[in-house]
This record gives sequence, C-alpha cells and structure tokens, in this order.
Amino acid sequence: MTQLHPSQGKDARGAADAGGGASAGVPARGIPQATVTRLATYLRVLGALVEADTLIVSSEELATAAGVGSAKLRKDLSFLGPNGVRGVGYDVLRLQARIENALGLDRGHRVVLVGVGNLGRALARYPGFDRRGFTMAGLFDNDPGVIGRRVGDLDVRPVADLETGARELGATIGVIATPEDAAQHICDVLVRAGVRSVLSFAPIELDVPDSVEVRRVDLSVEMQVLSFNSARNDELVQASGAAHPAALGSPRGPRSSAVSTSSTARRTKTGKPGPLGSAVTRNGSVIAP
Ligand SMILES: NC(=O)c1ccc[n+]([C@@H]2O[C@H](COP(=O)([O-])OP(=O)(O)OC[C@H]3O[C@@H](n4cnc5c(N)ncnc54)[C@H](O)[C@@H]3O)[C@@H](O)[C@H]2O)c1
Repeated sequence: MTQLHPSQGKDARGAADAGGGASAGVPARGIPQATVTRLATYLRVLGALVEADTLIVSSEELATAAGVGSAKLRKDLSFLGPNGVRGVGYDVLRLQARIENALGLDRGHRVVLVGVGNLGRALARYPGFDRRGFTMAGLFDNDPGVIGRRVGDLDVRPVADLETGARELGATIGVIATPEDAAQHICDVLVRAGVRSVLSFAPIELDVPDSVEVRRVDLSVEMQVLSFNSARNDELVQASGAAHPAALGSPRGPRSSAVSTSSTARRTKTGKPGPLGSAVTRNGSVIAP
C-alpha cells in the first residue's frame, strides 16, 4: 500500500488541484511545494531518458541530472511511495507515470491564453506544452487586429467570449499575457469561468479566491537570482584562492548542468548513449512564487 510522509511545510495545493482535485493513486496533499518543483524537474529529466529509450536510472544519476543531492531526491520520491529497487535503480517509465500522477498531469490540462502579443504568440506556438500534457485550447485578445488571426493551431478569439469560451473548452489553466492593467479583470473572468489555476506573466499581484492557485512568472527575479549566485561563486573562488573554473576550462561542478555518463544512464533499449549528458539543465524553473 502506498504510504505518504506527513505534511512538511507548505502543501502542494496547486500541483494536484490544478483543474480540481488530486489524481487517483497518489494524493498530493502533504507534498511540500519545494518538492513539487523538484518533481517537475525530475519529470523533465525522465522525459529525456524516455526519449533515449533508457529503461533504468540510478538515484545518483537522476539526482545529478536534476542538480540535487541524491539524499534529497530519495526523500522527494518517497512522498510518492516505494519506488526504486536498491542496487538497481528506478524504472524510468514507472517513475515518470508516478510523478505525472502526483502532479495531476496524467489527466491532461486544457489551457486558455489571454493576450496574444509578443509573449503570448511565442507561448501559443510552443510545441513543448503539448508533450507535457498541456493542450493549448483557446487564444483570446481584445485587439481587432489580432482577433481572427491564426497563431499556432488556433484562431484568436475576442476576449468578450472568454468566460463562455473557457467554460466550453473545459479550461483548467488560464495564462495571462496581457499588459498589467488588464490582468486582474482577465483573472476575474477566468475565475468566473471555473478556471482554478492561473499562470500570469503580468507584473502585478492578482487577487483571487482561496480555491484558485496563481503562479507568477518573473524572469527578472530569475536573473536577480543568477546575479546573486554568480557574485557568490566569485566570492567563493576568491576566498579559496583558486582560479575561476571558467578561466581554467574545468568541468562544471554539481551545481551546474548535469553530466552523467555512468553505466545505468547508458542502459537503453537500443544501446544508444543516455541523454543525461546533454539534455538536462539544473533548475529550469522560471516561476517566482
Ligand atoms: N514575467 C516576465 O518575465 C515577462 C517578460 C516579458 C513580458 N512580460 C509581461 O507579459 C505581458 C505581455 O507582454 P508582451 O510583450 O507580450 O506585450 P504585448 O503588448 O506584445 O501583448 C499584449 C497583448 O495583450 C492584448 N491585450 C491588452 N489588453 C487586453 C485585454 N483587456 N484583454 C485581452 N487582451 C488584451 C494586446 O492586444 C496584446 O495583443 C506584459 O504584462 C508584460 O509586462 C512578463
């Protein structure tokens, strides 16, 4: 029987409740938010492994590729119940399915995007969402010059139709890519349409009922974090009296993009080399809570 650890820190309400209710099998309540973020990273690594027909991955390889310690990885995965086999590793497909289930991805999500400008068009055309279970189902804008245009596989619809459109489309996630002065109104309309998960690029706080989960993407926050980490790395290098690793051309350490060439990562159905050495970056999150 699947056993979950007791709740630690902030629960992963958003991950499992996007679209309403946890998936059958792995109740996601009680999984800390930080673990949820890392689960998404593990999922990305596992996706690369599946594409390379890799069958088994060790916790060390998965941890390195995801940029975390293997103890933390094992702890994170323990929230999903028993997984790997000691001395053998994780069944890649099985672990992928379990994480998808925990993140509520196994039933798929239908996404509506509002604001089909520079950013919105790029998002609407991005094929990667579909591969990860997010179907772009509707595009909405208020500009008559944009309405009716074909972007990706969809025609842009008038924002006046958003409430009925989102409901008819069964949207579970709403993406806001409008200017900030329109964002709260758009968010309210999405909520009225029954959307319970909102991803906003607009640089303002959104007011929503408790039942609605909002994530804001702010790339400048990510750049600030990069700037801080870079300054800290320089200080560490100076303090240790060593030359900067980049200057030496030395391999990147465990905090950088993961490279793994050991045996289990290379254990594929086809005998192809495993993908961990090239496909996976360390964090990848651009989400600012
Ligand atoms: N978070 C980040 O890292 C980041 C990065 C870039 C942009 N942004 C933000 O993303 C948003 C979009 O940026 P952009 O460069 O694509 O802008 P843009 O001006 O190119 O596009 C905005 C689109 O929203 C539409 N729009 C305006 N009001 C609307 C309304 N009431 N209903 C429906 N559609 C409406 C416009 O017609 C336009 O098509 C902005 O809020 C911007 O600040 C965030």
